[in-house]
Amino acid sequence: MGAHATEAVADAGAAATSTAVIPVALPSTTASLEASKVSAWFGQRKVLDRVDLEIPAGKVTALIGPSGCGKSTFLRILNRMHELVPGASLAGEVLLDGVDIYDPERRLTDARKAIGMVFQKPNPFPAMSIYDNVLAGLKLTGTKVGRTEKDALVEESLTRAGLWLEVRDRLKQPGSALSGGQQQRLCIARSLAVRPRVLLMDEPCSALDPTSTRVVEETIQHIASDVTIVIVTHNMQQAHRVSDQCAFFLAAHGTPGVIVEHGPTASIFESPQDQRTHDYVNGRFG
Ligand SMILES: Nc1ncnc2c1ncn2[C@@H]1O[C@H](COP(=O)(O)OP(=O)(O)OP(=O)(O)O)[C@@H](O)[C@H]1O
Repeated sequence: MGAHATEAVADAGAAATSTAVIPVALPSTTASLEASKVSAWFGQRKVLDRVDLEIPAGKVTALIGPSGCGKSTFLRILNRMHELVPGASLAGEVLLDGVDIYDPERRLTDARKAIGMVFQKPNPFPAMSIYDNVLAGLKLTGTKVGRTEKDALVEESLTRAGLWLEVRDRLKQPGSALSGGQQQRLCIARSLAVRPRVLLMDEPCSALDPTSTRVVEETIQHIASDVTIVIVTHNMQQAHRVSDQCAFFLAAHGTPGVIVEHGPTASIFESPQDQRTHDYVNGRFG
């Protein structure tokens, strides 16, 4: 499977205009994640060392820290994408509502369906219609949906992603006809169509302008009650605005990344326990 398709499986798109996000009542499917003693290597090089983190259901957890400390690697381990990288390996456990996603009895696609991913750069299929883009993750994860349910699912997913009102009259237009921010919300809709229990977001706003960023942040806050969110961000204001808890990663002097401190977002920003956390969130390094 090509990289684009792989990302789309893990994905389950924003506009400068908009953007009433209509709340959609869904049965709660949100789940907790628990990483225990997670280590990671690229070849011989260890990049994460025994990371423990509890990610509560229905909350937004932000992973923060300087470049290269292992945040994206940790994120990819949470939905079994790290193992796709040639030469990459890992140790430890990741429990989804108490069940190990790396249990050999469990299928890879089950973890990918339950734990979706949105990437830094919006990656809709450019020639595919907006409608088909929303449904693309279903095909790739082998999920069957009837014709009538498809229309409802497209509307539900685009509504949850805060995009429905902007695109409902042009669903047959290609994904590439949207602005960068709208494309990112289309990717969020594509992830949500698979009804994931957790959504991983790797710097989802770094390619967006400030207005589109705010719209995506609003979307994150609206969907967080029915899908657990883990977001990697370099933007401290964003971490402060959108997250309930933060984990601060650091890889000092070429050593593997560790979590220095984690806790409620207000504590991490206002009363961190570790001087390095204090210095990082106040922009003294990184
Ligand atoms: N495919 C890869 N092959 C080899 N080394 C890699 C690969 N991907 C990442 N690394 C290395 O692993 C370490 C952790 O990288 P990672 O991307 O997880 O950090 P990060 O904290 O997400 O960084 P950034 O904030 O810059 O995205 C870095 O030293 C990086 O160079």
